[in-house]
Formats: sequence, C-alpha cells, structure tokens
Amino acid sequence: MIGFHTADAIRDAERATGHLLTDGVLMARAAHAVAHVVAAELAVRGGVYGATVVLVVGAGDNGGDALYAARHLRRRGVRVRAVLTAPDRVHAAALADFRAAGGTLVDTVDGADLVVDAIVGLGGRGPLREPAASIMAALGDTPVVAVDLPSGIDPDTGIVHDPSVHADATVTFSLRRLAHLLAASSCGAITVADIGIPVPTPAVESPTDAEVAARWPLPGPRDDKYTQGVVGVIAGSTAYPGAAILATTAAIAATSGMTRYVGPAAPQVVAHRPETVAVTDLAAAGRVQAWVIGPGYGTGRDSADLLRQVLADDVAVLIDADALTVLAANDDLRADLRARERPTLLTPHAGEFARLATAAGSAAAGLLETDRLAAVRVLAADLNATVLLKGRTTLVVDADGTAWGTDAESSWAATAGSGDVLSGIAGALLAADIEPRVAGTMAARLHARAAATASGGAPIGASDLAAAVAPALRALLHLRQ
Ligand SMILES: NC(=O)C1=CN([C@@H]2O[C@H](COP(=O)(O)OP(=O)(O)OC[C@H]3O[C@@H](n4cnc5c(N)ncnc54)[C@H](O)[C@@H]3O)[C@@H](O)[C@H]2O)[C@@H](O)CC1
Ligand SMILES: [K+]
Repeated sequence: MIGFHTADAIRDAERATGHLLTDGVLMARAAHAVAHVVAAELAVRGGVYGATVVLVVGAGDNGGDALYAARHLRRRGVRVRAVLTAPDRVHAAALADFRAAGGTLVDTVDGADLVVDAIVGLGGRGPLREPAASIMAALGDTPVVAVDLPSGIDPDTGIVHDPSVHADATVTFSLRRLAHLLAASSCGAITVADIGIPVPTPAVESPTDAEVAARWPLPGPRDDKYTQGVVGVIAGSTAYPGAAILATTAAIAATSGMTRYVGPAAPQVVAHRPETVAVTDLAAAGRVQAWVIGPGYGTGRDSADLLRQVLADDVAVLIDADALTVLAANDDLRADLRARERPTLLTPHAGEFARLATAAGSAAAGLLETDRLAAVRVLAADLNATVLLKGRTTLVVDADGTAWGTDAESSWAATAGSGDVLSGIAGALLAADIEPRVAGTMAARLHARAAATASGGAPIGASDLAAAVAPALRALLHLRQ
C-alpha cells in the first residue's frame, strides 16, 4: 500500500528524528535528493553538463532544500542561479552555502533550461503570492521540478489554487503528502526520496497495481458460476438501454461469476451479451450476492420502489446515478440506507454528491469545494455507507473514516457512460464478497487502466472503455506473483 500523510503527521514524524532535524541532516539529505532529480530531468532533456537551472526560492525550509542542492549540481557542471521571492526571510545558512558553491542571484527565470520550484512546501497556504506569481508566470514551457510539492497547492486538501505551479516532476521526502494523491495531475512524476523519517499511520492509502492484481477474484478448481458471486444489474430503460448494456458488459468482463439483469432493456442487453440472465421484473430475478442499481434507470416512482426493495435485500448494494438522485429525493430511503447492516457502496460524481449531501442536511455539501477528502468522510459517516467520489482522483471512504484513493493518471475516462462501466466492475467485485472500499478502489484502478488501454492517446466512448475492461484486466493480472 502507498500511504499519503497530513502535513501535521509529517511534521511530527520529522520532529521524532530529533537531532537529524535540528542539526540540518534531514535538509542535507533532502538537498541531495533535489539535485539528483533535477539532474535526472536534465539528462532526459538535453544533458546535465552546461545546463542552466534557476531556483525560485521562498521564505522557508523548502527554499533551503533547493539552495543546498546547488553545490551538488555545480559539481555536475550545472550553472545554478536563484531568484529570491522573500530575500529578507530566506534560509540564511543555505543562501551562504549557495553563494560559496558559486551560485548567482538573478531577478527572473529567463535563460533557464529547468526551473526549480522551491517557493513553498509544507508551510504553503493559498495561491502563489507576489512576486512569486509574476516570476512563475514568465516560465513559458520551461520544465519545472517542484521541491516537496508544487507551490500554490494545499498540502492537505490538494486544492489547486490560482495561480499555482504545475510541475513536470516533484521530489518529496520519505512520506507522500495528501496533495500528491489529491492533486496528482499537478505534480508530474513523483520521486519519494528516503531521508530517514519514520513512517506514521497514513491518512489515505492507495493499493499498487500489483496489490490490486493479487486480490482480483479468479475462478478456482472447485468454483462454479454461483460460487464466484452473482451480480444483479438494475439499470437502463426502454428509451435509454445504453447504461444497462455498459454496466452488464463491464460486470461480465470483471469476474467469472454470473451476471443478471433486471429492467426494461432486457432484450437489448441479451442481444449484446447473450450470457446475461435477463428479466424485466425484480420478482423474477432470482438470487444475487450484490445489486448494482441506478445507471440510466430513471427517477420516477417505480425507481423509488425498486430501490426500497433492493435496500431491504440482505446482500451488498451499489447505488449509482439515478438511484442516487432518488435517494436524495426520499428521506425514508435514506433512513433505510442508514439502517442497513450489509455492505453498501454509493458511487456519486461531484454533482450527485452535492445533491445527496444537501438533501441529507450533511455538512459534506459545504466541504466539497474546499476539502474533498473531508467531504467524503463526513457523508460516509452521515449515511452509514461507503462513499466513492469519482474524479481524476477517486476517493473511497467507509463510514468509520477509513479512506482509500487512486489517481487515474489520465482523463480519458471522462466521457458519457463511463460511470456505468465503473459500477458494473465494482458490483461484480462486491458479489465476489470483496468489501466496498476495496471493491470500489480496485474497480477504479481497473477502470483507469481500461481507459488508457482503449485510448492509446485518442478520445474514446464508454463502449470502447467497456470493451477494454477484459484486455486491461489481462494485462493487470500479469503483475500477479
Ligand atoms: N522539517 C524538516 O525536517 C524538513 C523540511 N524540509 C522542507 O521544509 C519544508 C517546510 O518548510 P517550512 O515549514 O519552512 O515551510 P515552507 O518552506 O513551505 O514555507 C513557509 C513560508 O512560506 C510563506 N508562505 C506560505 N504560503 C505562501 C504563499 N502562498 N506564497 C508565498 N509565500 C508563502 C510563509 O509565510 C512561510 O514563511 C518542506 O516542505 C520541505 O521542503 C526538508 O528540508 C526536509 C526536512
Ligand atoms: K515547492
């Protein structure tokens, strides 16, 4: 598991090193790592020797890391210059070392082959201030290496303020910050350099692809179609059969268990996937181990009745799309949800999340813009369910606050119908008896990989995504030991 930490937890862990912090040993190690990553970036961009690097240095220790790095870079033949954004508060010892190593002070980033963002790190609050904002606005397409995290991004909430730095690479120290997950797309490639800080309990964890592969349910020698879990998909309508087809197609590809379908699009679903056991009425559906309810199934009275019956069933339930809207509109259904004892996973996008949180009178509604992680934690607790908030970074949080997350690494999945594919995959995993937080995160990982597989660099539709679930899973399973 990859752990992500709060700034407070990191500062406590740094303090626990005692003299390593107070004697500047940690900063010396950090500086070494900065120089290493800068040199590696230069090496793939035209060479290290003779290159010009401009450090943009702020008031705190983040600037100190970069100034001390100059000595290592000079040794490798790099011309190092620095712009001080707060000259009266710069790390004095680091500046003296920088000068002694042959660094020179300048006023702009002009002429840089690479810029180092050492404006703020863990101590950063709010958007870039002047003069840092104007200095960085003049960057053009010069590559940027961020020290610790890109300045202007909040370390704990990952809020990307305007203006802020967009980095091509980020070098951080021993412990990943929450922003590295929550604002992953602003950080570029992240290098975690071990500088000898003990690892505390993380705030959020993210499984690696190898861990997702290891947990993926595959048929064993004694399995049959029932033992692997039957998922039932309640989705789509006569007018809009697409969601039903996408969700069932994804569920079929994700695991070998049986997929049932309940709804008016049964003929279309069977025409696309003949292996689906499809009926139009819930009463005729037969047993399942998990329900997926909501994609494209409408928001009328029938929808509320169906959701009520499904919530009363003694199996895992995934509530998505229209069923989330129905849940927002019906107090009694939210009461049923809170009272449930079986696993329940809600999979809203930001709009559905806001509507549901507002209807539930949850403080989560007010937190969504300022602190996504806190917002999901609050809604999960208020609804007594696991909540998966979709986005470039997916967060999946249990009612007790346990939080997992995963960065999609690309945005190709941002297309209509993409969520239907996600709910199909996650539903199949729930039916295989995987707990909601784990199932949701595993599904988000496979979904992201399927999007990358389908895309190959070009826009895709959700049926391309659904078709790529099987090949993406095949590739993922190669990581299994
Ligand atoms: N504490 C430690 O043991 C270590 C700390 N390290 C570095 O130290 C950093 C933390 O240092 P500090 O606590 O000094 O904090 P920072 O270096 O992040 O900067 C805080 C300073 O920046 C100013 N500031 C805050 N927001 C700003 C904004 N938006 N625009 C302009 N200025 C702003 C503040 O007024 C404050 O003076 C880490 O991110 C890391 O880079 C490393 O040396 C590793 C060891
Ligand atoms: K920085």
